[in-house]
Amino acid sequence: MISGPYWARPLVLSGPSGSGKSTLLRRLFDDHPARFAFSVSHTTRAPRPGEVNGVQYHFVSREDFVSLLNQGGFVEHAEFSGNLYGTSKQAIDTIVESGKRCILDIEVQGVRQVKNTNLNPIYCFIAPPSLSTLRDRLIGRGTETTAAVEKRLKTALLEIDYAKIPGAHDHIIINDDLNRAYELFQSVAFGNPISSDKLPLDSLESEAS
Ligand SMILES: Nc1ncnc2c1ncn2[C@@H]1O[C@H](COP(=O)(O)OP(=O)(O)OP(=O)(O)O)[C@@H](O)[C@H]1O
Repeated sequence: MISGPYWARPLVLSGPSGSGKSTLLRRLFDDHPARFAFSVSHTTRAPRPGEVNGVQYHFVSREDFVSLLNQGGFVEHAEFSGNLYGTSKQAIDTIVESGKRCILDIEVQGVRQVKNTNLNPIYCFIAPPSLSTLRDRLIGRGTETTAAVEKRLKTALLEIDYAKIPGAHDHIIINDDLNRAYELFQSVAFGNPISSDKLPLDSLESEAS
């Protein structure tokens, strides 16, 4: 299915840091550049050199951000390192109206917030095959210090705890073999049925203890 009511429902992608969300998304956007788009978030942080207002972010003052927040203009928002970030309803509507499917890549707090709105998206959780694999991938990516890797692994357990709640996500994909995970993810993105993977929750937890 590539149009109709399903297509107008945003796809909310979440999962532990390092589970492979960006990798899957990059491939989806490369394969289908005209079909999908990310919503442009708002932020109160200053633009970095080369960043363009309305492209990477909508750069706004804290005052304007809070005002939009108070009007109920955000489906989710969070504060990181003293700066506010959020996804506005308007940013999502702009994509839906363009005929592309809107994809949100957000963390678990954002997912909880979206659930309190009338956005009615499809929720897809990307899980690592095991915590040790997640650790190896985070280390292999070379972007984190050892302390940051351990912090992300702790957060991963909380995210997996949330994913355990029946109905928390519409689809669960375990990113073991990348090609297999991508085929499933692509099906979800186009609204084709998949049978969700079963989270190896018990083994993930016992690995942590
Ligand atoms: N199926 C896979 N097999 C092996 N390596 C993978 C697989 N999927 C992703 N990776 C690698 O794991 C690392 C983490 O993936 P990625 O950066 O896509 O995660 P992420 O979920 O987007 O993380 P973050 O939330 O921190 O942005 C990358 O180095 C990526 O190349």
